Amino acid sequence: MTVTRGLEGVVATTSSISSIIDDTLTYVGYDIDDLAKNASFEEVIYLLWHRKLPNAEQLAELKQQLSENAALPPEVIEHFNMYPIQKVHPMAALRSAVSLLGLYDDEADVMDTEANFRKAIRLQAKMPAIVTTFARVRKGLEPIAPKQDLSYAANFLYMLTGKEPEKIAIEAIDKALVLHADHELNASTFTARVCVATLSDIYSGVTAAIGALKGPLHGGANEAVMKMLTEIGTIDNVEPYIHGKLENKEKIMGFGHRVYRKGDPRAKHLKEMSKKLTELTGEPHWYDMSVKIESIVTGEKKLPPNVDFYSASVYHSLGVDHDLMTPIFAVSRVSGWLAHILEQYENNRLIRPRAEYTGPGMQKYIPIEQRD
Ligand SMILES: CC(=O)SCCNC(=O)CCNC(=O)[C@H](O)C(C)(C)COP(=O)(O)OP(=O)(O)OC[C@H]1O[C@@H](n2cnc3c(N)ncnc32)[C@H](O)[C@@H]1OP(=O)(O)O
Ligand SMILES: O=C([O-])CC(=O)C(=O)O
Repeated sequence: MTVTRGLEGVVATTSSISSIIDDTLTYVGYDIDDLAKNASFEEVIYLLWHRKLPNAEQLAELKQQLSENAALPPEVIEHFNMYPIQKVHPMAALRSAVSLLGLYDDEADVMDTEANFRKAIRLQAKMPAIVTTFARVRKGLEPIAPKQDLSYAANFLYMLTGKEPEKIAIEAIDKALVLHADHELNASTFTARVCVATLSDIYSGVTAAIGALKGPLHGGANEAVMKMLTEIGTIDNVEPYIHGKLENKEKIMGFGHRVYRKGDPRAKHLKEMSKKLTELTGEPHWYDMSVKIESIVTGEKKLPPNVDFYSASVYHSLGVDHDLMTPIFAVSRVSGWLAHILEQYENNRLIRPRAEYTGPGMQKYIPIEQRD
């Protein structure tokens, strides 16, 4: 047996959803740079699920379906009052709420393609309400119902703050959602595919994927980046802080990647947004500190920033609580998880690799009274 640690370089499936070739990321053959500049998040959802960009009518229909399904069932809203919400990480709450949503979906275990598409819409539509309801209830605020006439990104901000969001904030969230939507066979997407390859249901697949995204080596890195920036505090402290971490062989969050070597093509878009937004909020030091960290880590470790690095200062500038950064990633990435789940069902085979056993050889059972 040959063991490939972390499955590095192992090609585990075929997929027609997104690709990373020579450090270029495409969704269904469209360069991420092109999509980041031109596409809305709703167009990207359609692209990932149908492998083509929608025409005007198809886009209008998807937007309407997302709006109509955006509100949470009352039981799911009420459940936020049933646990110690202040102590809970929002990713744990999101994981539990998605699982709970499955209990109120009559089609949860209906396995035909049309039913699976209907569930995909319902789940995608409700993700912003889960995150924003949690965020408000833990502050003792009333949840805000979604508005039918707002885009997906605008509704997210509206339900979070209770105010009609500004154009610049809507554009920033929309672009962040486009940039995070899918990423080939990353850890959370692989988790979703492993789960549903047993022919388990969509809610189980997404619940499992949220659990995988939560970790700081994956989606949890954006929150960890903001924690690091806050700890550093001033531009003068960047050098001693980063050098201290590197000398202790600690990882610098938001840097490195399993697949990209020259750099993550999404990072430059978030860097540009970070510069603009931190200037607008009168807090350019977050951007300046980030740039200084980047120059040290790329210079000394040859590790470029990944998608999580500049997204931290972007979300902070938009007034997002730091522990809601990874949930926003999930609100976007669920579109990719759902595309992969639907693709897995279409051409399914159980995913079951092997492990090389390294434990003791054959042993004889020892009765309990004879054990040490
Ligand atoms: C959306 C996303 O999931 S993007 C990734 C988000 N995660 C992070 O930003 C966390 C920080 N980064 C990392 O931990 C890693 O780079 C990962 C998890 C992204 C990729 O991990 P892997 O491909 O398994 O690389 P691995 O962790 O084995 O690192 C290889 C070498 O580079 C070093 N390295 C990798 N990333 C970093 C980092 N961020 N800071 C310092 N050193 C690093 C490792 O210490 C290791 O060095 P060594 O060979 O001397 O032991
Ligand atoms: O692909 C990966 O390993 C992690 C990543 O960047 C993502 O999921 O967006």
